[in-house]
Amino acid sequence: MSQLPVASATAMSGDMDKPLISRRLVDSDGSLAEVPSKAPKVGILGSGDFARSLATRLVNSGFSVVVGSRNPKRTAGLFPSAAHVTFQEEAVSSPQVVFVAVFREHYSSLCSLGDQLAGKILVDVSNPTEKEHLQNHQSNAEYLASLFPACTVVKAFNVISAWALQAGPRDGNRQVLICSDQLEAKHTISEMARTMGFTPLDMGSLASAREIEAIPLRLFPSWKVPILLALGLFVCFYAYNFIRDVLQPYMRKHENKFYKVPLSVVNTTLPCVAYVLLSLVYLPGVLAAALQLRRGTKYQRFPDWLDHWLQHRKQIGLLSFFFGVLHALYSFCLPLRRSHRYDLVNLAVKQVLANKSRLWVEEEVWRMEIYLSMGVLALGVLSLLAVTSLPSIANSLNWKEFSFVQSTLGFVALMLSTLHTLTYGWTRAFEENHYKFYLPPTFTLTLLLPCVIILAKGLFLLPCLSRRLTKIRRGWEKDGAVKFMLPADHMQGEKTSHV
Ligand SMILES: Cc1cc2nc3c(=O)[nH]c(=O)nc-3n(C[C@H](O)[C@H](O)[C@H](O)COP(=O)(O)OP(=O)(O)OC[C@H]3O[C@@H](n4cnc5c(N)ncnc54)[C@H](O)[C@@H]3O)c2cc1C
Ligand SMILES: NC(=O)C1=CN([C@@H]2O[C@H](COP(=O)(O)OP(=O)(O)OC[C@H]3O[C@@H](n4cnc5c(N)ncnc54)[C@H](OP(=O)(O)O)[C@@H]3O)[C@@H](O)[C@H]2O)C=CC1
Ligand code: HEM
Ligand SMILES: [Cu+2]
Ligand SMILES: [Fe+3]
Repeated sequence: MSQLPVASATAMSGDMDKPLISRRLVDSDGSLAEVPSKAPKVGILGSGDFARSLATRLVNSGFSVVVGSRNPKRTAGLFPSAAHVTFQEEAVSSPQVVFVAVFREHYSSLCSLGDQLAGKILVDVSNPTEKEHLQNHQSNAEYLASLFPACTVVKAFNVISAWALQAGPRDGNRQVLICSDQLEAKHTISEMARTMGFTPLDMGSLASAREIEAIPLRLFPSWKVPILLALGLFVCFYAYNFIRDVLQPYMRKHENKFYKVPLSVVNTTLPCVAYVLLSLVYLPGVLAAALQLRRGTKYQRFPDWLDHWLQHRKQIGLLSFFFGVLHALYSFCLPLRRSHRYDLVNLAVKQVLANKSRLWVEEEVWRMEIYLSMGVLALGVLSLLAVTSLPSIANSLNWKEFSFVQSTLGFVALMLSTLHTLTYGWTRAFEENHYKFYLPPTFTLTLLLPCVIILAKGLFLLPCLSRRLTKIRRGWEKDGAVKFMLPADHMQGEKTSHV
């Protein structure tokens, strides 16, 4: 299989910082000029969105591009002037590499080109839909290979969107996953990807194509469970608050409190979700420590559920932050509400009628000053955690700094949130008139988990426990803890996590 001399030469130099549009290719008016004829020739079948973006990127990277269309007259105007748009038969005759930017169901319509394509590299860029992926047992690339047995098929570029191709690789995903049964063809396409400014990733033989085709179908994989968890908590807390704040007054006293549905009930729900999520970030660490203490070793695998939970803490934490921010914004809106102004005026009228002049309850004033201040501090600390979770910032911190922010400051945020909630709740948990339908005030429900965590963290600080925990984490093992796994145990312990 022949190589692409010029493309490979530029790629080998590893010069990724060269301008994407080299100067010699750009006219004085900025449009793309004719490419020198010695540039390696690349064919593209199809004239759709992907074909257009690919042609632009290839031309900008110094390739000579021929596009094969069923109707070249109609589509030629959409391509850069440097790309040659012609009929399919003509387009595939000279280039050694041909991209197939056509949907799977139309692959068979290309069969008439089989003779001209023989011996060439076909690049399958297709993405199946979820339904197609489940229906077809054969990947699109393997299907293409079966239609063109005389060609070498390479799967590549499907993980790159037409948009990312057009905008340039610095915008969006840079990795191109590549697989093929033919090493040399894979190498050729890898070097092309590199020349175009992407990072090729070898995924092995064409049998991996199915796996590669499944990647763009995933939607925020590690976020699914945390988001469902947050939504579930939101629904539960909302229903609880609705019953307490709206339904109970309506059924017991025929008071219409439905105006609370859009804002007030939401703002009792949001902080509860944020607070519970935050405690769910720090609970698994405590459980893990307790488990290590009990087992007397760190060399035993945690149960799957705990392992999974430990790995989803980042997402749960960021969702907690999101709900916390919403809660803060809603809280700032509380005094803006019309209902709030009416309440104030009505209270003033009542005061006047009762001939009272000054309303000032020292305890209430202090309580509110403190709980608001704690809330702001908690959110401020949480935003530090959120900022350091950005990869660019996380990479600039060493391991100790990162774990100080995430572990220590995160725990500080949990403490501050707890103080915020306790000072907000004050004595209400013990007053009967705050129990609606025997349901306790919402904040009392949220305090359970954080209190368990804070207590446990306190316990682990006791000298006897903390010394043992430190020893365990350095590799010490209690007598009798399993040191060497027998093959049978090993098979049992093999249920690895995949997140
Ligand atoms: C806004 C926000 C953003 C977040 N962003 C991120 C993020 O970007 N990345 C991220 O990972 N998390 C993130 N989190 C989650 C959370 O902050 C971290 O997971 C944090 O490290 C948890 O602290 P921890 O003390 O509970 O757990 P850890 O410090 O992980 O310790 C938990 C337990 O693991 C065990 N353990 C720890 N170290 C060892 C060791 N060396 N050997 C053996 N066992 C050990 C111990 O049993 C320990 O008790 C975020 C949270 C929030 C709220
Ligand atoms: N758009 C994107 O972001 C991405 C797309 N892809 C993949 O690229 C491929 C093309 O996608 P896209 O460009 O978006 O799709 P379009 O529908 O925009 O383009 C498909 C092209 O296929 C050509 N074609 C050839 N034979 C036939 C036929 N028999 N019937 C209909 N059309 C035919 C047509 O060109 P003509 O009429 O000139 O022959 C048409 O323009 C797909 O496999 C897709 O999965 C992969 C990653 C991202
Ligand atoms: C700028 C930051 C914050 C402000 C201004 C703020 C303000 C408030 C206000 C005004 C209330 C009372 C709501 C009401 O009257 O219904 C409240 C309650 C509450 N806040 Fe915050 N808060 C902030 C941050 C946080 C954070 C970060 C958390 C936790 C992660 C939190 C958790 C709670 C909880 C659990 C309640 C009790 C909800 C209930 O049961 O009614 N707050 N906060
Ligand atoms: Cu998971
Ligand atoms: Fe999983």
